[in-house]
Amino acid sequence: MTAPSGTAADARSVAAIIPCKDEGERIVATVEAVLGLEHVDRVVVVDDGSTDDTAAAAHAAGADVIVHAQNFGKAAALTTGVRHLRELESGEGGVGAAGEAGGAVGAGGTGAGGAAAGPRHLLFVDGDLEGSASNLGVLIPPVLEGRADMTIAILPPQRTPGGGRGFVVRLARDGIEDLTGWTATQPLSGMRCLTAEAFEAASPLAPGWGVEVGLTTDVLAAGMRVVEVPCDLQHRVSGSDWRGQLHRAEQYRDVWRALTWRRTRKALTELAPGVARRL
Ligand SMILES: O=c1ccn([C@@H]2O[C@H](COP(=O)(O)OP(=O)(O)O[C@H]3O[C@H](CO)[C@@H](O)[C@H](O)[C@H]3O)[C@@H](O)[C@H]2O)c(=O)[nH]1
Ligand SMILES: O=C(O)[C@H](O)COP(=O)(O)O
Repeated sequence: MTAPSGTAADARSVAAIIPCKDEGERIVATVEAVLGLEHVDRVVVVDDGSTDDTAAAAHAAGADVIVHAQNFGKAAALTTGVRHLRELESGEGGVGAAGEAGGAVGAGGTGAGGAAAGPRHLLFVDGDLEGSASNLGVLIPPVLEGRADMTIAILPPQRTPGGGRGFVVRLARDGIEDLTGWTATQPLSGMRCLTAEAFEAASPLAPGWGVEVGLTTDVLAAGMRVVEVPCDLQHRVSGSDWRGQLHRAEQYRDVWRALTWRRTRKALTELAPGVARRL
């Protein structure tokens, strides 16, 4: 989608969706930083079955909060967050996900656009960024100005070194390249700004930790533009202990599944387009 300046797309505002599992110690700082971003007029936190006070802390910090009664994984949390956002937008009387016409911006809007101008663009934010989330603003202008359908944050070296050996990152990067011809610098980076249309192109999202690979592949396959943007973010890195390695094994599994499904679908599209369209 290209949106030259002055079109309705420019008038849309942005909603941040923050999936969280046990981020009670970090979520207040993250929400406060995101609420301060220009163009962001809603912040939805999805508590994905936390066992701590994430939901209460996020609510106190000013976010709309929705809770999963049990843990469903990051992709499901993002899906719930976007669905909840669209419900909030339809309550604003503006254009919801279905794209109906007209209506005023409700209490949650800033008047800068919001639902009245169309479904909000989305800013996906991890809950553990804390104050560094205030640097996420650079992801937004390329999408608002129609230069990108999805931007992806490129993080600097982290203050605390992680314990990864690059296996998951390589699997993800090579798989995306194989499927689309595009080389991702940080294929697992979850901080992204995208249009409502780009989100739809990648829905249903690839489950669990496959979500980033699925988003990138599906948005590119739909002929949309993906742009990487350096962004000064710091997050809690996974260590080299057993917990960190288990986490990487789960990431590897989910990324592999997302890629395998997309390879199968692509092959089917080439062989039997009619069948593939129904998948
Ligand atoms: O079941 C879960 C697990 C995590 N999260 C949240 O998802 C976000 C990312 O999780 P995190 O534990 O920080 O993952 P990392 O391995 O550190 O994250 C890297 O790799 C992930 C993909 O594997 C990306 O989603 C992240 O953006 C990227 O920073 C955080 O807000 C979590 O609270 C959930 O919502 N549900
Ligand atoms: O720590 C990381 O960077 C991620 O968990 C990915 O792990 P990897 O370094 O093994 O690809």
